[in-house]
Amino acid sequence: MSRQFFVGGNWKMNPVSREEKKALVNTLNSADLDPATEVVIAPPSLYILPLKDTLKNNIQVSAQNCYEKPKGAFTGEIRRVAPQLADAGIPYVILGHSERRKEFKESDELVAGKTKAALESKLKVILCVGEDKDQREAGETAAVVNRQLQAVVNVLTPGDWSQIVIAYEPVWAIGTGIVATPEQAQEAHADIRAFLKRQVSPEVAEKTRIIYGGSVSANNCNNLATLPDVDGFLVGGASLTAQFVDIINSKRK
Ligand SMILES: O=C[C@H](O)COP(=O)(O)O
Repeated sequence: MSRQFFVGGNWKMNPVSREEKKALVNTLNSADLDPATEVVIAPPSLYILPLKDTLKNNIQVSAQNCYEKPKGAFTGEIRRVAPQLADAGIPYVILGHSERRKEFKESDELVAGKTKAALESKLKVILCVGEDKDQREAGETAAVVNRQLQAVVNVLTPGDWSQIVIAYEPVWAIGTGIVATPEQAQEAHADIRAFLKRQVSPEVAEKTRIIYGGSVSANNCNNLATLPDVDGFLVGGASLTAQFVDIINSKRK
């Protein structure tokens, strides 16, 4: 079966100025983008709504995080609470990014709870998983990724998985310029699909999109895009440049 190619641009805490944002939006709006690819931009929270209104070319927006509680006295979580995002027409949220897991001490269970809360609010989730350098060198890649996924499997129903895009992002590849080789990416993605087949269902394994993130650029995206279990990309640094257009079009026939 064919899974729709998906390319996300995670701007993280960039760009720093409104001028840079405007230039990026102009580049994306005027580009000739592959209509077969689903494109989502996750800007800093202040820009989500303005971008939702100004992006064209069927480009959607995503939050970079959301809190698991639906409402209440949680000062500082503005625009992150899942029902508020959904009510504002934001379709996606990124959860479990390694920067959240590491810098903000988010546990597998917290990520799973947020994922459930987001789905209950009708948000779709870009769920990030991945091992760090030491874990890869110790041969623990599959064990780490399976553990991260199992926490989510424990709280979701099989039907929930139609609203999830899994982003495999090896931490050692994020922002380092060291992209996974096609062999490493394919092996990890195939392992994730096998895990879903075992722990959820063959149908979910077949239908769930598994995208790759970590130093994706215009130079390496074409090779990765041809891999059977790579269904797209989650792009950080390169999504802040014009080469993001080439990455979106990497699957174009
Ligand atoms: O969410 C995106 C990833 O962290 C990848 O970032 P990067 O493309 O700058 O390596």
